Amino acid sequence: MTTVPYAEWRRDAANPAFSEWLRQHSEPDWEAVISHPFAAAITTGKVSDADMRRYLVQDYQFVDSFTALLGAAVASADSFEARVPFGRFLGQTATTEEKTYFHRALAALGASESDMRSPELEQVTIDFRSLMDEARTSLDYPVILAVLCVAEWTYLGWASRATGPAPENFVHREWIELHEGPEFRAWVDFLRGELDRIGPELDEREQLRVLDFFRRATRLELEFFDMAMSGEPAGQSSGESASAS
Ligand SMILES: Cc1ncc(CO)c(N)n1
Repeated sequence: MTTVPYAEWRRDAANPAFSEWLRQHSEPDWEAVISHPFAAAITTGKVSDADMRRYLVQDYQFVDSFTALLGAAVASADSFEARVPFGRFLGQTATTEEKTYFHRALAALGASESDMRSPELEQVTIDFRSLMDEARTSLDYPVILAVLCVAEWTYLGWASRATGPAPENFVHREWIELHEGPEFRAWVDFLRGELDRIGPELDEREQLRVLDFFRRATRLELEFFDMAMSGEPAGQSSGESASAS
């Protein structure tokens, strides 16, 4: 969509929240991420082991940079109240639950030690890590928030669209559970609330800079799911999940 400055957009917006301005200006990619066929296939347990392994091997590298970005949020937030939730999420989820999930899931999928430690990076993984590094080294709180918020809000988006019975395979089921439910929703609400608190106070140039990071992150989320369903790893067929995109 063409960019309408926030101050102008908010005048006739039903919900004038800054995070809503960012999200609407990231369409149609936003909707394409949360309704992506790869994400939908996770919710129904239909991703092949080969595809899930390729996705999680790359995502483990994503999560490394994401965790570093959470540290930058602790460092750059403007108050003690704001630092605490990042620190809590960093300690509880990112470095415990999620880490053990990756170890168990990648082992179950037959990933090797080098798949975990030093895999060959897909282009989108390189691009996403460099966007996160750019946000992290800026130590610019609104920019850091924008990238974190896209990652978490889009994942809440697809995971909360799961309707049928939970997949039996823990690799699918726990990946959904990590990205939905009351606690994860509260975390996303916090991230959005921070953008809503800080965004309107920025000048127009800064608001557009935040939007630029938000859009680039949304585009990379889309490319990440596309990558996950596009590959044909050596000797394996990705079967029904192949797509023309
Ligand atoms: C690519 C990607 N985006 C978002 C999340 C959620 O943290 C994730 N694990 N991976």
